[in-house]
Amino acid sequence: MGVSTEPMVHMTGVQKWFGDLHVLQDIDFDVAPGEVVVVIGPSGSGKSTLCRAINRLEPINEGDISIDGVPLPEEGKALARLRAEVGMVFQSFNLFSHKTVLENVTLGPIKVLGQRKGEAEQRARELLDRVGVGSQAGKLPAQLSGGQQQRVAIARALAMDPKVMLFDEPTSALDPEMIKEVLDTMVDLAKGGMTMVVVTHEMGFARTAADRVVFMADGRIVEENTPDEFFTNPQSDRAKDFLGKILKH
Ligand SMILES: Nc1ncnc2c1ncn2[C@@H]1O[C@H](COP(=O)(O)OP(=O)(O)OP(=O)(O)O)[C@@H](O)[C@H]1O
Repeated sequence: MGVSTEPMVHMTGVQKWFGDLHVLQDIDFDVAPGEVVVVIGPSGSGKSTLCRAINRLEPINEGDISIDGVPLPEEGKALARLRAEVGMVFQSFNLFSHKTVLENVTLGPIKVLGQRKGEAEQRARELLDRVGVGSQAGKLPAQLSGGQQQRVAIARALAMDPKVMLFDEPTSALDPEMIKEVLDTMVDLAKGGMTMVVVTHEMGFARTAADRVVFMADGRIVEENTPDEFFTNPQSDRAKDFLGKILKH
């Protein structure tokens, strides 16, 4: 973890309703530079909504959000600019199906960051190599396995030089044999010092790669702790109940 006192992600007093459903309740959530936070909890507890709210992909009703000390405006060009500093990886890859792997990775740097094509392609090839799919650069996404597509999605996010990476259930759509290759890529990123917020059901990743586990239930952060403490000594009944259920499987 870095020594800077300024959090990379700072959320305070965040409230979010879907109709009558209070999905984010009084959320105060900070992530330090270089910190890896894994968000876990029962289905419907608000984990994805929290993750998506960090860059206002999910609008919130109340509260403030800053990235690296800069408040995120609610809309407009300034929001788009700050949002580009937050990489996002989704369950469903979201690659452009008619573009090659290389084009998927260079598109943002060329269009948003104004990089020259040659420069963007060189960087994209480095990133694709880094996540282990360098040989797939000329293919279309559909020609790749799910695990490879997700690693392309990670390379695409990294190409924007993000300050923080958000992962919303990045392995949930993958066949079991492909989960490990994506998690290994994420572990490498974590070891490289990337600031990460990861919503996942992969408890092995939470135990081994997280600096902190945040447990949510009913739209609230119920408790948070180091993985060692959380998994061996959960404090709340909700967390005990949750761990009892998932660790049985
Ligand atoms: N667009 C939406 N409109 C209405 N309700 C929604 C919407 N998106 C999510 N919800 C509801 O908000 C609550 C929180 O959803 P969220 O997806 O954040 O939960 P989660 O903890 O990520 O669940 P899971 O582990 O099943 O993905 C759930 O009750 C869900 O049904």
